[in-house]
Amino acid sequence: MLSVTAATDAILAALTTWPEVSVPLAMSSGRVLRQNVLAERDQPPFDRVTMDGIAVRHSAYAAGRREFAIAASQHAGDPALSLATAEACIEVMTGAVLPAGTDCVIPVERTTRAGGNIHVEPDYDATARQFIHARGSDHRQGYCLLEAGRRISAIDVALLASAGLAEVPVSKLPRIRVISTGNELVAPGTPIEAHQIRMSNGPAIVAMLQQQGFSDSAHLHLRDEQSVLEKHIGEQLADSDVLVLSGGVSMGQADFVPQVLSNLRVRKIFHKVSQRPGKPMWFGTGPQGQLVFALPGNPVSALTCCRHYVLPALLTASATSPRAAVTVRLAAPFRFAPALTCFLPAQLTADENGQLRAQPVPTNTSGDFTTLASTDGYLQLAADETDFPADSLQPFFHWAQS
Ligand SMILES: Nc1nc2c(c(=O)[nH]1)N[C@H]1C(S)=C(S)[C@@H](COP(=O)(O)OP(=O)(O)OC[C@H]3O[C@@H](n4cnc5c(N)ncnc54)[C@H](O)[C@@H]3O)O[C@H]1N2
Ligand code: MOO
Repeated sequence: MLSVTAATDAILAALTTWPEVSVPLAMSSGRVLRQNVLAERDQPPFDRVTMDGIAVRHSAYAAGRREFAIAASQHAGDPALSLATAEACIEVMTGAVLPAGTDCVIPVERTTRAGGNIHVEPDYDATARQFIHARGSDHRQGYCLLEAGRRISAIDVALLASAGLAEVPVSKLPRIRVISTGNELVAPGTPIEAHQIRMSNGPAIVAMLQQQGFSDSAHLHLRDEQSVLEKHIGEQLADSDVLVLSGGVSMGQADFVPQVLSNLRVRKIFHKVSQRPGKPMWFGTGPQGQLVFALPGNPVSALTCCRHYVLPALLTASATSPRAAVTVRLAAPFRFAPALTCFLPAQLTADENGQLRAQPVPTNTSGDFTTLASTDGYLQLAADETDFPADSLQPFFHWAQS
């Protein structure tokens, strides 16, 4: 059986990067940027006034002048005016271009106005270049504002706009269909019998994908009938970049998924990974290179496998890096005897030195997803060890990718 590392490598080897597309700026947040973004101009692009007030020549102020004739008014958005004489000033507004021939801004609340003249408080101490956000002091034209490969945040949108980009080069969004299977499953909102189960994997997997920006993700549910599965999975396969199936991959009499995928010419890359939860996981590629993940139906297995394999694969194919594991100390000893990698849900806390510690929160079988709600992620405990002492350093994966 494949190890966790070998399974991860096999998925990575099957990936190709999604193509680059262009989207309007307003649609770009959450997408993966595909090209470096360079500054269109110096920032600020001119000496920018940062206070409403007057602009004067500092040499005149330093020589004792406190009264200035108002020569003009400079508003934000107007081309630069020019101050002809040191006896005068130009009224300036925040955001205006500093008028030529001035090098000092005095806030309006330090002045009084008398007719066409401005008087500055006698004791006001003005320094040269005060209240001026100097041209190019944030960055120069051509500076790399954003590097390719990042998920575009709201702040990034401000930088993209400042660089003049109406259209943004991003990774194409894959069309993802999440297909759950199982005759016992009933959707929320419909009446339920004692022997039935609410279907929770599909909505949760879609939510995990959408939280990572994969907004073209939708869920459908199929009954465990081979002909039904073959028809509908076939239709979705023809029309999708990625299928994420849940359930029907182990050894029960109604576990048809591997056979159905094989009939649909989805090439099996692996079935079963030496891990718990999630041992029966299946992965393959469709005739047009579609990625097909068939996750075990037990909810803890499905969610853990989605987080551990599906999300990193989709982020990598989108030309961005998945969140790496962090190393944390185990807060309590843990024993796991099977020769399998153990994905152990855990709560993170910081100790008195600020060091992260993970408190194991074992689930009551891999059907118990209620317990997961109190966890931050899971530890990956090595397959070739049995006893994991308190304070040992272990890799920890957050449920969320960011
Ligand atoms: N003889 C063996 N039996 C099983 C093995 C094995 O190796 N030999 N593996 C076990 C392991 S490990 C797992 S995990 C499960 C996986 O089985 P399937 O992928 O076939 O999943 P199902 O049988 O369809 O469902 C398992 C369990 O999960 C519930 N479920 C399924 N889908 C959903 C959903 N969308 N929402 C909520 N709950 C769901 C389902 O009702 C079952 O209780 O197989 C073991 N058996
Ligand atoms: O994946 Mo199964 O999760 O070990 O119950």
